[in-house]
Amino acid sequence: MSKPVVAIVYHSGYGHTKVVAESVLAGVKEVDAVDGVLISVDEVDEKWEVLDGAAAIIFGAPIYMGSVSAGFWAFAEKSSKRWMELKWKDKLAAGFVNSGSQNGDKLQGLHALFNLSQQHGMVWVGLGLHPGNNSSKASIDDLNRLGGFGGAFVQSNIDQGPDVVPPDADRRTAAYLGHRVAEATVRWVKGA
Ligand SMILES: Cc1cc2nc3c(=O)[nH]c(=O)nc-3n(C[C@H](O)[C@H](O)[C@H](O)COP(=O)(O)O)c2cc1C
Repeated sequence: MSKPVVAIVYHSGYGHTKVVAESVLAGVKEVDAVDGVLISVDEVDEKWEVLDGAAAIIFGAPIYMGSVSAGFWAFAEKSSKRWMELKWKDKLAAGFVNSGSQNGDKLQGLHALFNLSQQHGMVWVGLGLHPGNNSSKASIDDLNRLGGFGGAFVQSNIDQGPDVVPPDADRRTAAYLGHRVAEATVRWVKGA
């Protein structure tokens, strides 16, 4: 029997969010019982069937002008064809966002991803971690250093390329989200 698929669909104008998506995929791949698939919104027209067949979809976007990028939102609007038939109902969903600023209105972007999932009738999986970097003994190298709850928050300095940023702590946080969604998928599919 084929394994349940965890798909990661993302937009990245300049490569930083692509690196994050790859980290999420690495976390998904730590769980043998699922298959992970990475889909850029640029290739989604050839990949709708993969998304329709997936047990979970993780949405990822950079923050442009205070919310998710137009590139990601074009995909969200195209997904309305799926909404017509509630084709994605009861799939698991999760999200990650990446911005230049430490805050960068990431929560605004994550809420957009959450709302998209709820329009589709999906079941949202949060990050499941305490915040890091929030005490005198903590460090910017902590997992979840930006203290997200609903998904993975990532920050990439705007003057550095994706070979350097986002930092390792954020890549590990993204991988944690991928691993968590993969484990949740195994439980979700088994319970069906
Ligand atoms: C058009 C544009 C708008 C942006 N707006 C914001 C913003 O509102 N807040 C923020 O923190 N960063 C903003 N940024 C920075 C990006 O979020 C950051 O550079 C991110 O790493 C880009 O990801 P990407 O390389 O995957 O496109 C903006 C970047 C661009 C290109």
